[in-house]
Order: sequence, then structure tokens, then C-alpha cells
Amino acid sequence: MEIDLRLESSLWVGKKRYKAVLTGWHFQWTEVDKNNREKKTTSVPVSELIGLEKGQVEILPRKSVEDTDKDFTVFYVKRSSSGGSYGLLWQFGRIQFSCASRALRDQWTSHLRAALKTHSPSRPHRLLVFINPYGGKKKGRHIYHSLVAPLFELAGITSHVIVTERANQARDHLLKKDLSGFDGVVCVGGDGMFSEIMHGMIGRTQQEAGLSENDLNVTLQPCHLHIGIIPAGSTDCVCFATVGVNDPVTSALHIIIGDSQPLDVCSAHHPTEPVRYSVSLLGYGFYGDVLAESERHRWMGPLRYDFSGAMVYLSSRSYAGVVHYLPADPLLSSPRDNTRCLSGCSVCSKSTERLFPHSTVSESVHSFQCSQYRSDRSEAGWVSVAGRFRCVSFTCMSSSCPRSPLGLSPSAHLADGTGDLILVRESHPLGFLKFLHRHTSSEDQFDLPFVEVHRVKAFRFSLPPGEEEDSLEDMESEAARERENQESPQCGMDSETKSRTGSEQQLTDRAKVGYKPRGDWSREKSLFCGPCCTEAPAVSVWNCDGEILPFSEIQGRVHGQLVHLYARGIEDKAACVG
Ligand SMILES: CCCCCCCCCCCCC/C=C/[C@@H](O)[C@H](COP(=O)(O)O)NC(=O)CCCCC
Ligand SMILES: Nc1ncnc2c1ncn2[C@@H]1O[C@H](COP(=O)(O)OP(=O)(O)O)[C@@H](O)[C@H]1O
Ligand SMILES: [Ca+2]
Repeated sequence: MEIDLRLESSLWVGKKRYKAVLTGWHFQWTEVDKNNREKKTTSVPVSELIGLEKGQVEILPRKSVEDTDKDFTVFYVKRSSSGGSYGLLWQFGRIQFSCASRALRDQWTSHLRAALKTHSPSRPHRLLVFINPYGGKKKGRHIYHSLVAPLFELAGITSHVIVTERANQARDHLLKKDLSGFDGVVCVGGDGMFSEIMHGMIGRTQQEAGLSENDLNVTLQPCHLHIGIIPAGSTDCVCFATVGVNDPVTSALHIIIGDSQPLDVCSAHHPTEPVRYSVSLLGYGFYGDVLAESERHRWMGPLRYDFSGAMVYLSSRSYAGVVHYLPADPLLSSPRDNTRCLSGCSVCSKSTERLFPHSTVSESVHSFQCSQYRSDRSEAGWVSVAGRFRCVSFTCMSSSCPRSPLGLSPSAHLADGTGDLILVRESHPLGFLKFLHRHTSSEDQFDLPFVEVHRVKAFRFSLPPGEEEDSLEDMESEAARERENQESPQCGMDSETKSRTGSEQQLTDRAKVGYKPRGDWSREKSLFCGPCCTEAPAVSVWNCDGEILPFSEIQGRVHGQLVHLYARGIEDKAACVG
């Protein structure tokens, strides 16, 4: 039986009288003056109420309740127009109403609670929170305890908090520990920490489904737990691109109200390595080199990327390779259609219907996607491009971030089952600088003769014929053999570098850092072996959402809407703030 949630009465805020109306979906209050004229109305969707309490309640600086019997306090999401040039900042709104009687107060609180239950069914009650205490400016713990935990408490959310003590602790926990009772997982950290959590969640889901995630042909099962991101890292691109701002309170409010944003994920495969996943950036060449270089300067905090970016730019490298890609349907969207994926995006909604044609996801989705991908795997429809590239980048979304407010690919979609492949060919250094600089403005970075962008479902990158990647073991033994035969140093470097043979150099180039999780933060080998060294490395590494993949040849495939975030995409500023 449907409960009638409608309620209307006069309420007071201080000395001002308001006409308050609960329609079921909305709660609104309008100031009424002495002549019964209605003034400004504030309307809040019930789904955006954070909570309510009887009495006069303050939560800042600390929660205090004065249990008056005619008052109740409502907490709600309030949008602010001062959220920077891109998304909308959400703030915590609080209003304290007084009623004519205690009975009316109880009627309001019970109706509002019932409306919340009915219209906000997907709110989390119990969350597993991982804090990386070393991410970004090392403020994760403080951000969570001072800004986020009080809001969770107010909203009645209980949380189990784990402050990590090592890299990959969160991933391992998600892979092995009992997760029953949790509605979602919260990541307090940057893109690397998010990536760790995403790997744990995707891995766990496939384990439970009995699927082999390393198999490129397997259709992965979407994860059922949502992930919330409290930005506390260096780039925080996943948060920025899915919420529109990097603000812990805004993110906490999206988590509290149980927002849901599906996200495409690209799996990156190499024959001898475990699968890796990426949402923001799979980048070879410039972005791979910047990451490898930046690991040596972690002490600089987020600035390490700017410093390393400048260093790598000055080294002016390009790398040979062959890129194959499987184009997505050009009738659905294009990376140069000048559209933006905003909250409620119709391209993404249509993709949901295409990717999950029946409302009961599981088997139907599985078989549909499998057959679709199997036919894609034939060479039919694949396109190849060979050459020397300054960078080969792939992103499943715009990858906007404070450094680049419109992102690597401004018209990419969060959840359309495709990604954008950006190929930047060898070019004059000033041309490349122009390309990079355009990321910081609204000028079109693809409108340059040496840049191409393709919307794709899958891609692979290989080294040129004859220079294909050997297995690292082969290279190691070859290097050892060469070392035995060779005595003369290559140039006047330090003794370790001097004794490096051709294969060793190549080995170092390819596996520059070995396959270590970035969080180990061990001393990496510099990309710059010294002014005397004129020979640039022949190969680069991949930057996989801030993690180094120590190999060159990969195959990537987009898995549409594989994970869900507590977010709603970028809200259209014009539509939301009056
Ligand atoms: C002359 C001005 C040049 C400005 C170039 C700006 C280009 C910025 C593009 C940024 C794309 C970011 C994609 C996201 C990558 C993150 O996953 C990764 C890890 O983040 P985190 O864990 O929070 O540290 N960040 C990077 O790889 C940084 C790339 C910076 C390149 C300059
Ligand atoms: N306690 C820890 N000690 C060292 N590394 C950690 C720890 N917890 C997480 N990490 C790792 O730190 C890396 C970077 O974290 P992140 O939060 O993304 O910061 P940043 O944005 O500054 O790179 C992640 O790859 C994660 O695996
Ligand atoms: Ca996408």
C-alpha cells in the first residue's frame, strides 16, 4: 500500500513564517510575509536530504543537540556557484524549523523519514574506508576525520576505517577479506589509490564469478559494490572527471545520498603479466616517461609531475610503434563532436540499454557482450597506424583534472563502453608544446596536423616489426651473454652504466622500474643517464592511471560500465544554479 507522504503546514525559522510542503519527492519552504505574500522558495529533492533530527542540532564544530520539543533540524545538499570554472561545489545546508505543536513536529519528522526511505533506497548504511596517509600532500587522515566522518555520522552511516600501512594493502583486503555487510568502499587518496581499490574490487568480483580476468576474451562481471572517492591525492583525475570538482565535502555528500555513476574500464593485457585496469590514462611515451621520472621526485608532492613534465618535454623523445584499433560506431558519438558528457548524459544512457539490454543484468549481459567481443576480435574492422609517436594515450573518460580542466579528451564519455585513443606523432618540439598547452585552455588540442584521435572499443600497441618485445627472461640472458663478450665501455658514465651492454640498456629501458607497485616508492632509475649520453631509449613504459607498466606491447579492451562510483557526472552549471 502506498503511504501518502504529502504534508503541508506553516513552520517558523526564527521569527519568519514559512509555508512548508512535502510532496513526496520534494521538500520545499517559502517565506511568507505579514501580508501573506509568498517570497523566495527553497526546494530540495528528498533524495538530497542528508538527514534530520528532532531538536536544535549543530554539527560544527561538534555535534550538539538541544532537545526542544517543537523544533526539528533538516540537513540537505546546497549547491554553490563558486565551484571553479567546471563543476558544482556541494555544501552542507542546515535549517532549523519550529512547529506550532510537538504533535506537528513529530508528524513532520515521521513524514520526512518515510519520504527518505521511499525515495532514497540506494543510500549506503555501512562503508569500508581506506585512507592512504601518504597520498598527495599527506592530508588524507585529516581530511577524512575533520570533514567527512562527521557528515557520515550525521547521515547515520557507520564506517570501518583502515589507514593503510603499505601499498596494495587495500587491494589485498578487497581480494581476500569478508566484505559482507558493506554497501560500498571509500577511497581517501589519489588516482593510484583508487586504482588499487578498483583492482581489488574487479578481481574479487571475477574470482567470485569464476572468471579468468587475465583472459582478454572474457567478459568481466560488473562490480556490485559502489566506490566513493574522497580526493586526497596528486592528480585526483577520477574524482574531478566524475564529480566536477575536487572537494572532500562534495564527494562525501554524493556518497551519503547514494549517487551512482557507472564507469568504463579498460583492461590492459600483456602475455606474461597480470591484467591491469585503467580508467583515466593509459599513456605510452610522454606520460609514461613523466611518471617514471616523477617517481624519483615524490618528495616534491603533486609538483613532481610539473617538474618531471618539463624534464621529459626537454628530452624531446619519440618512440616507434604500431597501433591497431577497433573503431566504435561513429554514428553514436565522436571524440570531436564538441559535446560534453554531463550528468544524465543521453549517450551513456543509451549505452546502458545497449550494454545491458535487459533489466536483469547477469546472464543476458554476459552472453551479449561475449558474442559482441568475439566478433570484434577478428581482424575485420581493425585499423592500423605505424610511425614514431611522442605519445600514445588512451582514456575511457575525459580525464579532466585541475591541471587540464577539460581533460585529455574533452568529449569522451564516462560510461558509453568506448575510449579515446590519442596519437601524437613525432613533431617539432614547439608543436608538441602547443599540444600540451592546449590541455590547459579550451583550445582544441586535436586540431593540429600531427595529432589524431579515434573513439575505439579495443586497441593494441606493438613495437615495429623486427623490434618486437622479447620476454624479459630472454633479454636478461642475452644481456648476460653480451656482458661476458664485451669489455669496452660505451661512454664516460658511472661504472654501473658504463658496463651496460646493448641488451642491458634495452632491458633497463623496457623494464625501467621492474614491475613494482608505484607505492613502493623505491629508487627508480633515471630516464636521463647524463649529458654525455646521446642515445635516447628505444622504448618507453606505460603510465596506467599513475602505475608504471614495465612493458611496451599491450592490448587494451574497454569494458563498458564495469564499476560504479558514488557520483553523478558533471552537473550542468547553467541548469543547476539559478
Ligand atoms: C605547458 C603546459 C603543459 C600541461 C600539460 C597538461 C596535461 C595534463 C593532462 C593530465 C591528464 C591526467 C590523467 C590522469 C592521470 C593520473 O591517473 C595519474 C596518477 O594520478 P595520482 O595518483 O593522483 O598521482 N597522473 C599522472 O600521470 C600525472 C600526469 C601529469 C602530466 C604532466
Ligand atoms: N601506506 C602506504 N604506503 C605507501 N604507499 C601506499 C600506501 N597506501 C597506498 N599506497 C600507494 O600509494 C600510491 C599513490 O597513492 P595516491 O593516493 O594515488 O597518491 P598520489 O596521488 O600522490 O600519487 C598508490 O599506488 C597506492 O597503492
Ligand atoms: Ca567511455
